[in-house]
Amino acid sequence: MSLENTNVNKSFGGWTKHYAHRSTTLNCDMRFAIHLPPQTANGQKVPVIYWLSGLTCTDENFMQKGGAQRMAAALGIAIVAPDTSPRGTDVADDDSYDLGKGAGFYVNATQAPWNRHYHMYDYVLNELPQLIETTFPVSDKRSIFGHSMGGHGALVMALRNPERFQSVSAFSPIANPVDCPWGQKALTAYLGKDTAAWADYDASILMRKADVLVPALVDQGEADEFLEDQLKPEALEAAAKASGYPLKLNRRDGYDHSYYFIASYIEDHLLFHAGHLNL
Ligand SMILES: N[C@@H](CCC(=O)N[C@@H](CS)C(=O)NCC(=O)O)C(=O)O
Repeated sequence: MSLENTNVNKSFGGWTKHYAHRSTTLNCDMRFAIHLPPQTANGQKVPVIYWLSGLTCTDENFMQKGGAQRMAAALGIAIVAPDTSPRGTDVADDDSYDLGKGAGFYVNATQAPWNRHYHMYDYVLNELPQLIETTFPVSDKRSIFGHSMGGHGALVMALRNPERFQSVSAFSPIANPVDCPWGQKALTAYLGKDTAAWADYDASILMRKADVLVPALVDQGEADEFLEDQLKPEALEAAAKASGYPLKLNRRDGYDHSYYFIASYIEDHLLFHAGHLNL
């Protein structure tokens, strides 16, 4: 399948578009969304922020509920939102919501049956930006952000590839996946029981030893139902303190894990990234 435009909605003078394409990295057909701000109408190249969604999400949740389009227009930024896992009838899955489809965890799986398709790390880092930058009016200036499982993915991508991203931010990230039930379940399935292989996908471990520092912003709701068991922002704070990492972590009174929280602070995150994308 070549790149196919499946939907377009005009929004705040720009366009939120959905595409389907064949991914060679994931070995299946995939979908992604891109929001192009009005500045791109005459071919002007704008920087891109990649948004990684959380468990159970597709390429649609963020564009419909994140509330990013108004500020994207004001700043002249494109936003790309991939799906959260490989898809299709021949792709391995699990009955639970936190493993398999909708739960790719942004890793390169090494264990059967997952290793046939679950290479979301390489897809987001390499194949997708290459496709975006050769197809749309965007520059090669990139930042990355995400929510929950996607906040974990965004932090890991930036910490491991600091030369590729100007800035990173996250809402309610799974900050220490080696030490929480969601992370332990997924990493065991995708990478195997040897926990040494997990460290490359743990933002708190990576931040503790980081030497090239991508500016990082995290927002965490204090009324988040997953805060204590799954998210562990205190591990990320401790890591930042140990390595002197430029992390700003805000705790927001009364906010939960939902897109109502994300939409409340999305403009802060876009302004943060714009500052580092030289806008
Ligand atoms: N217990 C929830 C966990 C899933 C969840 O909270 N997903 C978050 C990301 S971790 C989300 O963004 N859901 C989709 C949405 O709110 O649009 C479920 O069973 O669906």
